[in-house]
Amino acid sequence: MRAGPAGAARRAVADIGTADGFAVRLEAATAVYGTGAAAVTALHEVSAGVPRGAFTAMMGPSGSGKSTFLHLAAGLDRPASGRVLLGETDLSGLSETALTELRRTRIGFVFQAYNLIPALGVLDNITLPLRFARRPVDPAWLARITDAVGIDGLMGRRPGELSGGQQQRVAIARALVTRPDVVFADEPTGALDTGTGAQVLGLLRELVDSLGQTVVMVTHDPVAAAYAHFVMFLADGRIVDQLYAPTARSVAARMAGLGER
Ligand SMILES: Nc1ncnc2c1ncn2[C@@H]1O[C@H](COP(=O)(O)OP(=O)(O)OP(=O)(O)O)[C@@H](O)[C@H]1O
Repeated sequence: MRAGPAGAARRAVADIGTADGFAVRLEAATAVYGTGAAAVTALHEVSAGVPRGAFTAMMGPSGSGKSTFLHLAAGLDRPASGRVLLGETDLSGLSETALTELRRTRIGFVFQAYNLIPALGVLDNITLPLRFARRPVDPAWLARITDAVGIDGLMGRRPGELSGGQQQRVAIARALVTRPDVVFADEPTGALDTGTGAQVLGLLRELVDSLGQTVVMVTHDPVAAAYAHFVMFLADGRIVDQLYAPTARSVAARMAGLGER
């Protein structure tokens, strides 16, 4: 019998070092910014797997390496040493062109600032990744995701005619349109009020539970992390803790243990 997402997360983390159950793996990945005396090591030989079909939150104090982890896992940056694998694909072996293609087709992004194109309507914003990837629109999938994110009635509008929460729903639909292996969300509710943020977080969780989508979210907020199945904690460029079935209280307690209140 297939394990549910939380079960998948538990099994997957126990299996770190094997491909089974992971959407993305970092193997002894080190990330360095700058060179010489100014070099900053942002990740120190990090080995970690992102469980497939689960919602993972990355937490840690400011400067702990959360964004760097996301950038490596999403193929936006390359590690100074070590490997990053998306499924069975070793990203270090790819040319820049192949990496760009992989990001277009196998990865979805959701940003704090939505990053929609103001001059394009909602439908064109959502389908833009397909145009970049020169792939056709699958009308059934498009209908399913626009229904799932609750923007059916907004397709004729432009981003400037939408609320922040609606814009983020459009951005989430855009992230899903290529049926990516993983959606990476960097502080997706950072620009939203608490109530709207809660709706967007509930939506991300629902997309994982109903579509089996793998989602990785970077956040500062224990309440946001509590929507995930699984939380990884970073401190000083290392994974120092993890938590299954988190609550805001249990996440805040772990963060306090890392020196953040
Ligand atoms: N472009 C850069 N050049 C130099 N150092 C950088 C650069 N980007 C990040 N760093 C450093 O790398 C370390 C990790 O940064 P990173 O942005 O990954 O942390 P973070 O946990 O996402 O932080 P925050 O929560 O504040 O966004 C920090 O010491 C940061 O100062």
